[in-house]
This record gives sequence, C-alpha cells and structure tokens, in this order.
Amino acid sequence: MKQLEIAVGIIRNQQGEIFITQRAADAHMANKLEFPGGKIEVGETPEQALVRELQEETGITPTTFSLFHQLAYEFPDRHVTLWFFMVEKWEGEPWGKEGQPGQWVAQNSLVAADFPPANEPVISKLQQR
Ligand SMILES: Nc1nc2c([nH]c(=O)n2[C@H]2C[C@H](O)[C@@H](COP(=O)(O)OP(=O)(O)OP(=O)(O)O)O2)c(=O)[nH]1
Ligand SMILES: [Mg+2]
Repeated sequence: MKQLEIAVGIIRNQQGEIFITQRAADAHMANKLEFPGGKIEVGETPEQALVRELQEETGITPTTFSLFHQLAYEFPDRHVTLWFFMVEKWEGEPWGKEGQPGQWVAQNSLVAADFPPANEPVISKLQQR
C-alpha cells in the first residue's frame, strides 16, 4: 500500500475566513475542496514541507503557524498521514497559483462533504471554535 505524509495549511485571516482551493479534475479526490498542501519529501520536516507547498500552490510564505491536528486515514488505495497546520500570518496574498480555483470561506460555513473524507474531524473541530 502506498504510504504518504502530507502537510497542509489552514490559512485563516483576521475575519475568520479560510482560504480553500479545489483539487484538479484528474487528481486523487478529484474536484474536492482542500486545504492547500502536499507531500512531505524525503529529508523535509512537516513544517518545511508546509512552507514549500504553500509557496508553490498559493504564492504565500507562512510566518506564524502551529500544528492544529494530525491524523492517519486509509483510502482504498493509499495510507495517508495528514499534518494540518493553522496558518495565521504570512507574506503575500494567497491565490490559486497552479490554476486551481481558490476562495475565502467563513470558518463556520465549511461543509465536510465538500472535502476528502479524511478531513471530517478537522472540519468538525473548526466549526467548534
Ligand atoms: N492538499 C490536501 N490534500 C489532502 C487533503 N485531504 C486529503 O485527504 N488529502 C489527500 C489527497 C492526496 O491523496 C494527498 C495530497 O496530495 P497532493 O496531491 O496535494 O500532493 P502534492 O501537492 O505533493 O501533489 P503532486 O506533486 O503529487 O502533484 O492528501 C487536504 O485537505 N489538502
Ligand atoms: Mg497538493
């Protein structure tokens, strides 16, 4: 079974909105909404991967962030460990740098079914605060 370690950013502004992107039509979990991020490479810490992935996918450099939740999830074809970081300060302004649609969504309006099933505990946790 494929084993993946993934770092993603919950990019939250001072109005309590979160920057969400949409996965590509040909990707795993096609068309689902996601927190931007991706695979932790060999030799990288989760924090280093977070910074690199957000630079690549959204054009921002996170400067203040901390681990919000970590979980493991077994998809039918892969075992994924996800590190969700809450990102509260950054340089630049996030956009869908790889052509993916991006939008700011109020934290309490996030809908779990729009995301991959692995995200469910995190969406619940976000709705509680
Ligand atoms: N980015 C992201 N991936 C998620 C989330 N929830 C979730 O289950 N995943 C899964 C989907 C994928 O199997 C994996 C992320 O891989 P990815 O496709 O973003 O990896 P990557 O950016 O390094 O992309 P690539 O270089 O392989 O094209 O984690 C999420 O909220 N954000
Ligand atoms: Mg990615």
